[in-house]
Amino acid sequence: MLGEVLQWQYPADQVLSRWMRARPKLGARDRAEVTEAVFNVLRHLRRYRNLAESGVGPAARRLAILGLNATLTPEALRPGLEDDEQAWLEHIRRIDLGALPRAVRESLPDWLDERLGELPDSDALIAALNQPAPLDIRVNPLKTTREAVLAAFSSGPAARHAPVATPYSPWGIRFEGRPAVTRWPAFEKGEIEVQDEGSQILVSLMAPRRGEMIIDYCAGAGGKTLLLGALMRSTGRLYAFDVSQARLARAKPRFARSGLSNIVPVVISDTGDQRVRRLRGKAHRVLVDAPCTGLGTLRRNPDLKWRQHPDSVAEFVALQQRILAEAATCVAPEGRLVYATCSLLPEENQQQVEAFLQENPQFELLDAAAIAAERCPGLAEAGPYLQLRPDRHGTDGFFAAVLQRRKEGGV
Ligand SMILES: C[S@@+](CC[C@H](N)C(=O)[O-])C[C@H]1O[C@@H](n2cnc3c(N)ncnc32)[C@H](O)[C@@H]1O
Repeated sequence: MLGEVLQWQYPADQVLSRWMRARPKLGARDRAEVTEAVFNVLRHLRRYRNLAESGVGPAARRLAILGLNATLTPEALRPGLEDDEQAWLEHIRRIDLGALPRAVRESLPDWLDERLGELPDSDALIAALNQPAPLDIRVNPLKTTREAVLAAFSSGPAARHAPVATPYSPWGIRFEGRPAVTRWPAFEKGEIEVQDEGSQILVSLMAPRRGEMIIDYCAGAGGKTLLLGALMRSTGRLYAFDVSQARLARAKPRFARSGLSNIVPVVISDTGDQRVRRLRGKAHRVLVDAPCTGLGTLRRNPDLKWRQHPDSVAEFVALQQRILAEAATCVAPEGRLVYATCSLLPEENQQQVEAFLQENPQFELLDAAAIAAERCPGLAEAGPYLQLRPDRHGTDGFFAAVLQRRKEGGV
């Protein structure tokens, strides 16, 4: 299976879940151990390939041994190893990793090491991106409160994962380990959803009001739509647009569980969609949660460092520019446009916004960091953009800008 993951044809989580489905008899603990070891290999692939040069036997097995070495105790691993493999592993354990160049030690392709190296505090950022992420959930404010959910989680299976309130989002709860939240009654009742705290904070930038007409332009499987709809108290109209029928189809059961009745899912075409045209100048707020390299989510998707490359960055930049321009046409005078990515690269983020503002002087930049702090009081960041990072905020890496359309004739 590791061999298949390393061909990069499909995202690692897809290959893993297919592999698991084909082995229904595998116990929960074995599943967890395999998943952890595979993700560990993806996180540290370049370092492990370097270390594995000295080993014996098939290359994929040597990588797997290194992944298991990092995730199991030596006693648990020993019975599965040949004597020469054990001797090799003992040699590896003595190697001083500090002597390796950063790109090898932290397992980044050269181009990405260079790009991330240009960001402030890059060593801390890169190290944090290599740590596994905790699991965050979001409480559905339409159905319950965070206090009530935390009280219910103080016993039962949730309590074993030490639930705590997230530091910034007023709707978030963070767990240790990998609780099976989607099997819990609170999930089935639509009281909770899985969502990184950073995503929750981004939605707060929309500051939606009751009765408004709002568009979630790249709604995908509806993660942000759900919180937007709840903050609108299920009033007004919330369009969930996406070009992907499959993604919107995955959103529908989530919408049903949430109890929201203000969401209108619409599959739109890539450019020049009639329904988009009909909404020209009408929306109070538009969210563009743009398709991006996802490099801010390496904690959860470490395979992205190997699946992305400079050409794919350029393709995303062009796509984001096109989507932003189309989505902006829907914004009403004095309406708000939020542009967000889960990338850390300036060309997908601030440079994209700067280019948009050059072309569209009818929009002005608001202070996203200050707007986020209104709903998420602990978040005291310098604006005008909101930039979240795993080393500073414990969230995935996110970028967001808030743009406001000036009054008619106000340019
Ligand atoms: C970052 S994901 C959205 C995630 C989602 N907002 C959430 O919170 O779960 C970006 C989405 O943009 C969609 N997309 C790609 N091209 C698009 C286009 N031209 N117009 C609208 N959506 C597009 C993709 O299908 C993908 O679902």
